[in-house]
Amino acid sequence: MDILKIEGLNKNYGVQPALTDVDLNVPEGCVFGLLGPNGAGKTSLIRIINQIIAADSGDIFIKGKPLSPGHIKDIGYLPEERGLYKRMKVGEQLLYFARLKGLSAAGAKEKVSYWLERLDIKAWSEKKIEDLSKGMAQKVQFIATVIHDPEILILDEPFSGFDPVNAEVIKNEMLALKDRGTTVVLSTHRMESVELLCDHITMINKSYKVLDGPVSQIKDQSRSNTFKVKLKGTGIDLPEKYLVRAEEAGMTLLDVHLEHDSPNELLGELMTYGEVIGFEERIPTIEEIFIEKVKESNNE
Ligand SMILES: Nc1ncnc2c1ncn2[C@@H]1O[C@H](COP(=O)(O)OP(=O)(O)OP(=O)(O)O)[C@@H](O)[C@H]1O
Repeated sequence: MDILKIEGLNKNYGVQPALTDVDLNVPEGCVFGLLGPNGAGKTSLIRIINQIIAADSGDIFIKGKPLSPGHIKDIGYLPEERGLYKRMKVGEQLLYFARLKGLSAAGAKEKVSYWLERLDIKAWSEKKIEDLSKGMAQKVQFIATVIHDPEILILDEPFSGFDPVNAEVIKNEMLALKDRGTTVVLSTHRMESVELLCDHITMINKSYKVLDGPVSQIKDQSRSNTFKVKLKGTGIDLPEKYLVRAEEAGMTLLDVHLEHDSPNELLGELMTYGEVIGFEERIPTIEEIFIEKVKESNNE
């Protein structure tokens, strides 16, 4: 079932379009990557879902029901521009956010204590936000986002400001929440995290949705049937249809397009030219697919 469904969403700022006829289906329990270059419309979309700004037209449904103020407690939103009260102490602040999201006093206390312990920051509970490093404050903001166990988590560039170790901590927390059934919408420019974390992706460019689907399906559709081959030796007399990319360290590296034959037949053919020490299909990365799609849609 789709936990979030968007139909025909439009948003313009004066004459500047931010979203044009965007449809989106976010399956429950997945990590959903929202990708797009700067100015594509991602933040506008996220703000509309969070009811911070209104769309010009279109419909949004959460579990089949039209989006309403009552849904705010079902969503946890980590904005790119972080917003904590600098003068407030960590513990106090988290209690405040938990209460704001509807937790009882006892429930809030329990959750704050659980998360401070879990992210190993209990010792900072009495510190003011202004005395924390950027990464530490980010951890506090992450807790503020998830403290009420939202069903949908919307994270805008959640790894920015973290060192690699803490980025890994947040990544693992995100996956643990997914395992417990939380749906995660992740907006990021970091393609390597998209590849590793997302089940589904949507790409937006210049307000239009240009690509959408399960990551595995998108990668499969983008296969070019090209193989990266390594042959032992250099100066080998090869047919023109093989594209030699380099000759280095006593090896010839080439790209071979699979035409009518099967990979096994191709391998057999290659073996007649020398010892095959590498044979691997070239599958485009999400980053390559992203760049290609953006170029394509810019030319349309
Ligand atoms: N408050 C605003 N007033 C006028 N134009 C705006 C406003 N907010 C966004 N825009 C414009 O709407 C378009 C979409 O912007 P949006 O911030 O949604 O993109 P984005 O994909 O989040 O970009 P980024 O990755 O840079 O954060 C851009 O052309 C932007 O200049």
